[in-house]
Amino acid sequence: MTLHALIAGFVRRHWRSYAAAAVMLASIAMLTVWIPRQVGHIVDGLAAHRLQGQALLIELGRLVGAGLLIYLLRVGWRLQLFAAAYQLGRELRIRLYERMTLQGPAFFQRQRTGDLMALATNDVDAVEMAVGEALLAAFDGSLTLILVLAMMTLGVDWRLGLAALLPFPLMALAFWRISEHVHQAWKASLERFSALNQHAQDSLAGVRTLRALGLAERAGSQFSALADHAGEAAYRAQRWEAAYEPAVGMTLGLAVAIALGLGGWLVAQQQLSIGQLTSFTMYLGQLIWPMFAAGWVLSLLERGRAAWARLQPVLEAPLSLQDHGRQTMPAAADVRLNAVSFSYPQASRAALQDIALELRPGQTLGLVGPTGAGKSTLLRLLLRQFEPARGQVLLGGVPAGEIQLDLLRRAMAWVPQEPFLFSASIADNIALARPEASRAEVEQVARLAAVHEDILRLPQGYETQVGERGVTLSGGQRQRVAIARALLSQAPLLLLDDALSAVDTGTETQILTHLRELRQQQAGRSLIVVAHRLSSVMDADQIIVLRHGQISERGSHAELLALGGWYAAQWRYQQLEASIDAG
Ligand SMILES: Nc1ncnc2c1ncn2[C@@H]1O[C@H](COP(=O)(O)OP(=O)(O)OP(=O)(O)O)[C@@H](O)[C@H]1O
Repeated sequence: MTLHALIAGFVRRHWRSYAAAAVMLASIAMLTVWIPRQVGHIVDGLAAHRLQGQALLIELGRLVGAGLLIYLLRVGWRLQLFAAAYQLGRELRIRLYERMTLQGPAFFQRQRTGDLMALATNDVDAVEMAVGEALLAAFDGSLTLILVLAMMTLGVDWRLGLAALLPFPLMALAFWRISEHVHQAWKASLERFSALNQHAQDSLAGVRTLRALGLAERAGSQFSALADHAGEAAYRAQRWEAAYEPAVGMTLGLAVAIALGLGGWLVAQQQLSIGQLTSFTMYLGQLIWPMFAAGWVLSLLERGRAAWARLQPVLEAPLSLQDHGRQTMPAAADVRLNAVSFSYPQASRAALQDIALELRPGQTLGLVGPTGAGKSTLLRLLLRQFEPARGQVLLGGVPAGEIQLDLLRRAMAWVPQEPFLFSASIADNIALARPEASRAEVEQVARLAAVHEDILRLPQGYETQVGERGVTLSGGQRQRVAIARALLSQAPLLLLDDALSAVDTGTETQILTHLRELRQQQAGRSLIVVAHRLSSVMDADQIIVLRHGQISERGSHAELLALGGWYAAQWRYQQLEASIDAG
């Protein structure tokens, strides 16, 4: 869709607001062109000593009345128009937000956060201006132009009118050339603003790392270089915009010179009255607004077009993950992977190859293996963040793609390696998936996740603010808050992705024992534990060892020890390490 199609569609939907604003603008334009005529009439009346006393006062009163009416109508159309344009900004932001929330991780791997933020703010504003101010200024400018020209040529003197218009084609040519430069300059300016945003976002998120590495100064100078760069582009755009004004000034200057020369001659020839010449020069002055409006509209439209060219690909990008699922999530579903293979976009090597596994309701699966073996990837396929290239993921016998995506995700409580805490209280962070949960329920899951005592020691207990604007929790505390959050969701499948890596062995054992007890009380709940520490999975019903994306060993703890492969070697090594630590 082009910007013009977007504008046309929007105007059609909000035609009432636009029509009301247009009627008000038309009234303003008519009153505006009436004023010079009235002034000319008064001047001629005074020159001929016709207008005096009360009659003069009445004529002047009409002028003041017209001025007042123009003022009120101007306020009126702006109110109408901004309400409509604001509506478009709101719609675009909501569409952008919804589109982004529907996208899968592959989309975010391509798009930079700073860019997306710039799109939602700066670029939407630019489109909003094009749809609001630009459109009505174009209408107002054209109408005023037509009326003023009609009054000049038909109402005063057509020869004078045509002569004064001679310099205008030159101005049109200048405008056309300037608008091309304005478009390029705005495009560059919006892109550089995005880059600046991205840098600000990166360095604020990583400010501690930058400081720790002594890189704060370097990041600062990079930022100032980017800010200069963005400022320079915006300045260049403004400089080109500023070129509209001299073009208008020069054209009008020439037109006034022609009007006064020819008009003076016509007055001398007694073909024109002084009052008419006064009206005519006032009309020339009234041409300033339509000329400026043309420059302004062109620059707003160019800015809008540049912004729309950046927004449109994101708004219309195909979803990196389609949600065509119609089925509900089967209850107490077993999980089955049939010969599943998967590669990340642009990766040269497959992250998973020919994976087959089955997990029955209520069972625990342990997933272990060296770093980069594909453990997290396997969980991400279960969550349908990505689609397998080959093979099938089945839940209760139904292919995952046929289940409604939100139902599928709600059936799984996933605790990622680095859980995210929102800027909210701890209680709200735990109750994320079930905001209606009572405080007692929140505390109960916090106990199960062995984080209740830690929370009580915080300044405001469960009401303590965490996340970016609150207190900083340790890595282990964050992990346990995330586990509590997952438990409260009561999803039948719990996925722990190395989610106990930052807690000590004692606490880990305590949490795993709680989880086992919980599953005994609530039959049918399954658990997948990804871990580096093998003690985390030793009690699992089934343990799978992944290496280079393939299953290299599988069985129970005892079976794998007996097998004498990677698992047995790693177990011996970790036991030895533990005994050295204990000693
Ligand atoms: N978003 C991604 N894009 C491209 N490649 C990726 C992406 N995420 C992971 N990979 C690659 O896929 C492979 C498997 O990664 P994965 O994170 O699943 O391993 P893992 O076994 O969970 O590792 P760890 O134990 O270190 O968490 C690795 O080679 C990794 O580099």
